[in-house]
Amino acid sequence: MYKIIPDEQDVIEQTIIDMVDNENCCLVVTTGGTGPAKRDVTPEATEAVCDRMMPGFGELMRAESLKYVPTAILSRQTAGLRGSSLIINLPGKPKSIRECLDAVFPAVPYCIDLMQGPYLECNENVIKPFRPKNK
Ligand SMILES: Nc1ncnc2c1ncn2[C@@H]1O[C@H](COP(=O)(O)OP(=O)(O)OP(=O)(O)O)[C@@H](O)[C@H]1O
Ligand SMILES: Nc1nc2c(c(=O)[nH]1)N[C@H]1C(S)=C(S)[C@@H](COP(=O)(O)O)O[C@H]1N2
Repeated sequence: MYKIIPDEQDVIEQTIIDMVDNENCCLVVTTGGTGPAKRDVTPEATEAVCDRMMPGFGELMRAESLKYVPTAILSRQTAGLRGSSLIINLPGKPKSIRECLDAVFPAVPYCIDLMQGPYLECNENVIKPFRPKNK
């Protein structure tokens, strides 16, 4: 499911909560609102609704994005866990979204495995998930 909502922190928080707690989405991705403009509040809304943060996602997305644009450091994008769902912030522009998703998505199915969520399968021509072997 997807929703288009305004840059308002309480609306963003309620929408994430609804998707996780009521719709049982194991993965929620947000787009936009991660920059330094006053109205960019998506990372704050994400932190407010998460139990635990996953700082590696923001770190990797910014590091990868720096290969494309020096302004990558302007994105405050983050990720975190609410219950057994993963929430990931992406920037707003479609090109940036693609660049960031390509970087972090290989780790997403295993993250959801570790939270006992559904087993995600990917189109391996697009994204190859990485699942460490147990033995
Ligand atoms: N579905 C789409 N297809 C093509 N372009 C889009 C789409 N959605 C957004 N854009 C463009 O991407 C840019 C950023 O979108 P949006 O305003 O939603 O993100 P934002 O992060 O809130 O913006 P800003 O970069 O101003 O902070 C805009 O230039 C917008 O026109
Ligand atoms: N991969 C990637 N990340 C990127 C960019 C980009 O072009 N590619 N643009 C940056 C810019 S210019 C800004 S202001 C921030 C925040 O964007 P947002 O407000 O659309 O979330 O993301 C940054 N991250």
